[in-house]
Amino acid sequence: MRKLEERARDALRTPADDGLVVCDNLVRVYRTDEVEVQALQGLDLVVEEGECMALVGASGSGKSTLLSILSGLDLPTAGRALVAGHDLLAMRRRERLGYRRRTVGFVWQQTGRNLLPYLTALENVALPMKYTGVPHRKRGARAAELLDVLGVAYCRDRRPAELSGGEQQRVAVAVATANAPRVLLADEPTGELDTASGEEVFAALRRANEELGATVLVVTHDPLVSGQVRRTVRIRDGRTSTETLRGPGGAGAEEFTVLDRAGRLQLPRDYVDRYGLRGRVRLTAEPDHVGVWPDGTDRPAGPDGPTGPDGPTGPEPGGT
Ligand SMILES: Nc1ncnc2c1ncn2[C@@H]1O[C@H](COP(=O)(O)OP(=O)(O)OP(=O)(O)O)[C@@H](O)[C@H]1O
Repeated sequence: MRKLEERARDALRTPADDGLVVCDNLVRVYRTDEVEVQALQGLDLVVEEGECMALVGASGSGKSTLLSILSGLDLPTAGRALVAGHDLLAMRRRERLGYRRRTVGFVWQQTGRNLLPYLTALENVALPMKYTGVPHRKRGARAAELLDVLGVAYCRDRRPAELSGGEQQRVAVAVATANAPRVLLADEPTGELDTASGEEVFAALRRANEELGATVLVVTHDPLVSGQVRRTVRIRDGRTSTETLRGPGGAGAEEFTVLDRAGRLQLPRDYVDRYGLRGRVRLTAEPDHVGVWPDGTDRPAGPDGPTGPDGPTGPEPGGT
């Protein structure tokens, strides 16, 4: 394990890509007594300012760990994480506090975790502004405006217990955007809701993105959400594996595999199974792509691989 951490530290370098969020070779190891869990194993991710994107992946793949780090609640073991110019590994206590109050907003899955039960919706939204020094009168006006933009103005004087789950989550989006964060993080915000309420909450997130200017990262298992964003990144075993890009309105999904900064890629599991790829594989340089062949495939006739430079002559196993 130490080797993994050392390698990640050695690989520290300025990320080539600009982005509002840049994760570079991010590692998070949880140690409990005798057990070590590698929740993030060298994760790379770049999110451009203004994006509204989804993170998906099997349970335990590291999604919540990543969001906790980006929200400033947790620290990575190694690697680099930059958000809006803040180096999350180097931040001291004071900067971290300011970062959590102003730069990022967070919406949790559990509706009860987002709002204080004894405050009205308006008071809940106004509260974060108290901690950033916004004058009292301005807080109320901004809170009312946010509730209006997010379609829950009619809830302003109700307490959370008097709101439906979907209304609570929309108010939670207003709370999370009260201090105009550059980045809005949401962990399964529609997880406890029916389809109609989930759609309303996602519409609120989209408004936070389009009208309030927040860059949105949403962890979700909900196909309704992942099917509507332009980019969905899949995390597998603590790394980003594939990305799905869609056109406007979710049209024309196309799946890509992500090549990390060291040139490594994770093949989709169904390709690995379908072509019996195990352990050692043979790579071939084709004129316009790279071929991946199971070990044991006959040595290609030409210098460039089984198909030769003129194109395929047979089934193409794992062409990438
Ligand atoms: N505080 C912790 N201590 C020890 N192990 C942890 C801790 N938090 C998470 N893990 C482990 O880290 C791995 C990644 O967990 P994480 O919660 O990030 O996954 P996830 O993709 O969000 O899963 P889910 O979709 O179920 O929420 C899991 O194996 C989990 O058991």
